[in-house]
Amino acid sequence: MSEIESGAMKKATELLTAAEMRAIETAAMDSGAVSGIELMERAGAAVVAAVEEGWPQLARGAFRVVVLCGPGNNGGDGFVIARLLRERGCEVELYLLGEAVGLPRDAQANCDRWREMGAVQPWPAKLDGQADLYVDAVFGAGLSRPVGERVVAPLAGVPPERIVAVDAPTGLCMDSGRVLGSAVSAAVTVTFHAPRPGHYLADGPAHCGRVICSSIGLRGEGPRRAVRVDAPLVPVLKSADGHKYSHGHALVLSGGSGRTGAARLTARGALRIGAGLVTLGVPGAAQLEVAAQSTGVMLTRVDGPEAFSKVLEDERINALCLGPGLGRDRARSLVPVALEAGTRRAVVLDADALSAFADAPDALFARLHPGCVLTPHGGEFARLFPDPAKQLAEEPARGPALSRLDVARAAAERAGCTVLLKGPDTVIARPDGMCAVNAARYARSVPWLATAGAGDVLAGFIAGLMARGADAFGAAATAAWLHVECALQFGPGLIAEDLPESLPAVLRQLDQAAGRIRAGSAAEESSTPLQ
Ligand SMILES: NC(=O)C1=CN([C@@H]2O[C@H](COP(=O)(O)OP(=O)(O)OC[C@H]3O[C@@H](n4cnc5c(N)ncnc54)[C@H](OP(=O)(O)O)[C@@H]3O)[C@@H](O)[C@H]2O)[C@@H](O)CC1
Ligand SMILES: Nc1ncnc2c1ncn2[C@@H]1O[C@H](COP(=O)(O)OP(=O)(O)O)[C@@H](O)[C@H]1O
Ligand SMILES: [K+]
Repeated sequence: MSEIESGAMKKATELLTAAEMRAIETAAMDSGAVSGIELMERAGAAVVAAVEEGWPQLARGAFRVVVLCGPGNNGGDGFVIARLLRERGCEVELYLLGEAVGLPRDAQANCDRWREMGAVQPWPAKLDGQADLYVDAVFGAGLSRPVGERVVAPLAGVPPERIVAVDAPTGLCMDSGRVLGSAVSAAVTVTFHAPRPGHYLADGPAHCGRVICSSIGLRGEGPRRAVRVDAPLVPVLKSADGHKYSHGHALVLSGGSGRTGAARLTARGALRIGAGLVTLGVPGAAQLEVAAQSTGVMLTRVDGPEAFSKVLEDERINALCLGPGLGRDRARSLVPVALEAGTRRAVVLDADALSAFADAPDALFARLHPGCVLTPHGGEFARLFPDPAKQLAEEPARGPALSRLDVARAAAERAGCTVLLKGPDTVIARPDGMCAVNAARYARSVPWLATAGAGDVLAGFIAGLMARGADAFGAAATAAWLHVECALQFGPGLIAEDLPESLPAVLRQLDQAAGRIRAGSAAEESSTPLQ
């Protein structure tokens, strides 16, 4: 994925599953670059550094810490943390789940080192909750089954503000962000080398608190099957030499009279994101209503499939969006026409254009092509892809649990096009398995984006970017990222109409950031001595 980190701005961060992370660790150890015990020492030291930053009172002394260690290498990290905190003068109590004899080799070695300075106490039924800090080093990447009450009971009464989780809060599946049985909630979660999907998906953010990703000196990269979107993946700022036709022409199909608002929002989104022209295709009965409400957006009459085919004779129309407010009957007759043109035109299908095919999804999938994007919310997704949706709804019986990435991937492969599954943790999947997560979580949390019509604007953003020439996956991931940026820009009180109107301020910030980067590289160039 060369587009991911090309250019001066970091566009995305790789998300690694537990298995992918394990493969990187194993490769590093097999190559002789580092040993497991060294990695464990660095992991423990990273957690201690995060604790020193997050709990500055530690430096003032009389700091009491409880470390809870599990039976695997997550517990091994816990022994390192206990030793390093004791060396910093903390009063440390350590409890082990299970017996020390069964510990893996590196964890065993660190258990032995800890025993030189403190006791390994048997697992407590409960704790007094009076310590300054609790270290959750029970389970991390190796969580293999639901966590029983006995495991989480010691932390039951402890406020999350006093808990630091090692790699993941115990009970949280790092691949999916789903809770297996029950899970600890922490103030800070310290993970290593690269963040994991579970830190962003599903219940992950509610349990992790703040996520710190620390380097432990590993160099390997994963297979880049999933990334977190950190900036636009495709160009959004216009170049100096274009004209309106070079930025494409998007056509948005509207529903009938009294139901045109959704498509108007979509069209506004497409126009604001920079499509050269945007036209609304409107049935005759709704023409006056739409004409009275739209200015920059053009209008053409599209009563049925024949009229639609006629409009599509204009080859300059290169992106179509169908669904918002379209009505299911109209969708059933117009979507096939939109897809008839094969791969020549980008097609975004949302809302009614998805639900209209709930009875016969295969008929829809057979016509889709890689230039299409489906943008279902959870309900629409379940209508089109009932099997993966059902599996995702089931209580996970083992770890790693099925994730939103897994089901979006399966859907994209089945449909043969990009699928964007909406939510606070929007996932975008390509048929080849590549995924992006646009997480409206942590500092990017925008609960006010859950407002009627927000999805219609998102569909317009995608169609507008595709009109401008962006590929389906890049357009969908970029649109989703900008959508959340717009919501952050506007703040609480946002209604869907505000989203396109917030885009200019977001684009201005991107332009300024790009300008700073350009200025930086120019300064570098000019500082090169002329010879
Ligand atoms: N590899 C490295 O070099 C580095 C690794 N690092 C650290 O290692 C961590 C991964 O270690 P890990 O693979 O040993 O897994 P871990 O999370 O400790 O759990 C495995 C144990 O828990 C058990 N178990 C699981 N679920 C259970 C349940 N519900 N209830 C009861 N038991 C359960 C499971 O049992 P089993 O499934 O085998 O029956 C097994 O005994 C990683 O998160 C990071 O912190 C860092 O130091 C960096 C270097
Ligand atoms: N809690 C939330 N935080 C951030 N974004 C959210 C949240 N809930 C929903 N969204 C986003 O709001 C939009 C809602 O779209 P959709 O469900 O299609 O609604 P509508 O059909 O009313 O437009 C999606 O982009 C979704 O990702
Ligand atoms: K943990």
